[in-house]
Amino acid sequence: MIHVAAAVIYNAEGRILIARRREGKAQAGMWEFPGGKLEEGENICDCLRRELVEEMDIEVEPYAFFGENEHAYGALHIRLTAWKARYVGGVIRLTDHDDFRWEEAGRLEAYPFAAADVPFVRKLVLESRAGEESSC
Ligand SMILES: Nc1nc2c([nH]c(=O)n2[C@H]2C[C@H](O)[C@@H](COP(=O)(O)OP(=O)(O)OP(=O)(O)O)O2)c(=O)[nH]1
Repeated sequence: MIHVAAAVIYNAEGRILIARRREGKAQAGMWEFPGGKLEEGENICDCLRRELVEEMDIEVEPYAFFGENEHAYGALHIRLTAWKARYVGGVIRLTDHDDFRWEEAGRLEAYPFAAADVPFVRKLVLESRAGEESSC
């Protein structure tokens, strides 16, 4: 079992950062929430701050636990822990991905996400609908 952290990062407009895994990576071509494997002794928030600098050259600040999901890709079992995070700054420079979008939560289901992320996508879509209903 490997433990992977993923960040649901919001920008000032309330859009979420999603990225497509590039050729040569596990789950190539699938969309995900950026993040990566926890290192020995590292907590989720430190892992996410580190991964976002390494993978995209941006600064983020995790602020709330969002969910946890276990999934098996064949023999590879992962525990994916998602936190919501705030985009702090920096210009995105891709290394592990070949595309990215700042997308509205309600539109996330239009993208093919890595299987382990699907429950998070569903939850974000439901959250966005609840937000619309309570705002009228
Ligand atoms: N980062 C990330 N990985 C995910 C998500 N969903 C999902 O199934 N994964 C899988 C893909 C990989 O099998 C694993 C994370 O690997 P990774 O390649 O992003 O992690 P890393 O940068 O630390 O690893 P490495 O490439 O340096 O070996 O988790 C997600 O939303 N974000």
